Amino acid sequence: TWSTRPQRILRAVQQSATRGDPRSVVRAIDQFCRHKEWAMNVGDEKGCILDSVVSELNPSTVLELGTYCGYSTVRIASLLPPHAKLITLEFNPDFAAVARQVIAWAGLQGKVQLVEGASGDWIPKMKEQFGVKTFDLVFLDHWKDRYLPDTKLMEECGLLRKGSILLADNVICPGTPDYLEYVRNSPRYKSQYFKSHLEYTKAEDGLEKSVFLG
Ligand SMILES: O=C(NCCCCc1cc2ccncc2s1)c1cc(-c2ccc(F)cc2)cc(O)c1O
Ligand SMILES: [Mg+2]
Repeated sequence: TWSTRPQRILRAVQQSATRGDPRSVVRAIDQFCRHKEWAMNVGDEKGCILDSVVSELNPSTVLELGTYCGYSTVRIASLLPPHAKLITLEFNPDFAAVARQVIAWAGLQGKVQLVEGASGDWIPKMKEQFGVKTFDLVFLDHWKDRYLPDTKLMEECGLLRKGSILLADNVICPGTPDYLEYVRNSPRYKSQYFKSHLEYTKAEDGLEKSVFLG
């Protein structure tokens, strides 16, 4: 059977990256997606912005919405302090199967809980299922029309605290206009745009960092 793009990404990791070395996993995926096949990882340029937000915040609890092949999962998890936890949600079982193996190749499976399913179903169950009180950081990188409803859902479920950070990918391309309007105009958020480019291209894109004010 023909392989899928996520399976080809996994093969590139297994052939080019060193087991237990997250940076070599990130590099292998970037090389493959820049020179062989484009794929919707956050990429190296926006990835550096993601790294700086994570490093500055030093979060204990992180939620990632949209795992895909685990590229940003590996970037985030490799920067977390020893007892910190990253929960990542993926809707597509084929993506999830590849991501588990990419995360394991990086040696980060102990820090990451990959959950298969839809954000709208899982967000209300976070507290009871995973003993989460609030998230220090949420990385939004899933369906672009779910960013706003899921942010409101996280507010309603009490998953955000004063100082929680939302970091959203793709706010320009493909774009999340309703989400941007909300976090930029709501008195409950302090928002900041980090201009960058769509992964592996010259098209504009960026990350929106929004602090929940409580
Ligand atoms: O769709 C994108 N990403 C979401 C995939 C949807 C996977 C989901 C995960 C999940 C978990 C929980 N509940 C529900 C869901 S749905 C995406 C698309 C582009 C792009 C940009 C220009 C193009 F020409 C073509 C694609 C770039 C990106 O960086 C992306 O992130
Ligand atoms: Mg994205």
